[in-house]
Amino acid sequence: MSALLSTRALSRSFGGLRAVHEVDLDLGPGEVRALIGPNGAGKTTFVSMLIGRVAPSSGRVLFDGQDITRRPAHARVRLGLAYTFQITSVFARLPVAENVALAARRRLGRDRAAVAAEVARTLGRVGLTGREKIAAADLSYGHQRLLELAMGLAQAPRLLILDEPTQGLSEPEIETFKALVRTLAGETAILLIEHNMGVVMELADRITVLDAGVVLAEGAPAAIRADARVQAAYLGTAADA
Ligand SMILES: Nc1ncnc2c1ncn2[C@@H]1O[C@H](COP(=O)(O)OP(=O)(O)OP(=O)(O)O)[C@@H](O)[C@H]1O
Repeated sequence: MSALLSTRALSRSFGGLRAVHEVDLDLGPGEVRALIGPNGAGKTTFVSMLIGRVAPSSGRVLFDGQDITRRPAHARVRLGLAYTFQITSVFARLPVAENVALAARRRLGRDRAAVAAEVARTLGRVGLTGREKIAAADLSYGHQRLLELAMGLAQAPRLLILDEPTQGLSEPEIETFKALVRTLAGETAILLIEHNMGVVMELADRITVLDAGVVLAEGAPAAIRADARVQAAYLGTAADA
């Protein structure tokens, strides 16, 4: 299977600090990949290079076979790379449905019927049906996060990067989120930066562990859970939390 997203020796230093060092990663179409690691491991810097927010010091980013290392962020969005925070910031005063419609229009243009259908479909998927007319600011925090996710989905991305999607969600909301990711499996590739190990172990096809800017381990959840180096670097503390 050829990769949808690949990085080759992707690196970024800040002064003398190697935040990310020579990371090779291959993510297949439709795959759910978790990216984990202790605070300061380089996860945010790595993802920022994927979406075009931080320029690499060296190395390459390939998306669907094209070298996108130097493409601007908006061009990457057009290719189908979506990041929940970057492109879907919620407009607080606008109604829920209008927020999703804004995201859907980027893809569907002015076809009102298609946009309305997409809004209804994505709100249904994230469990926000019935809240269409509420101002986004009046939603609970958890529902705002789910709205953000709906806005990402409305763009039908080929790769959806989710940064701490369950942070601040209640247990029932986490269940909704997990069920949603399962329905996306095979349709959209997902790169999940997540500290909740239960969510990671349940959802990820594979896990990449970053530590001090380098890939410490990569594999299926059971193998990562059993990896002594991972336990020492990360799981021993975080998994118990
Ligand atoms: N703009 C910057 N300037 C200087 N140092 C930076 C910058 N961005 C990140 N760093 C440093 O790079 C390292 C990696 O940080 P990064 O935020 O990528 O880690 P992380 O794994 O996302 O951490 P967390 O889980 O806490 O979000 C850290 O030591 C951080 O202090």
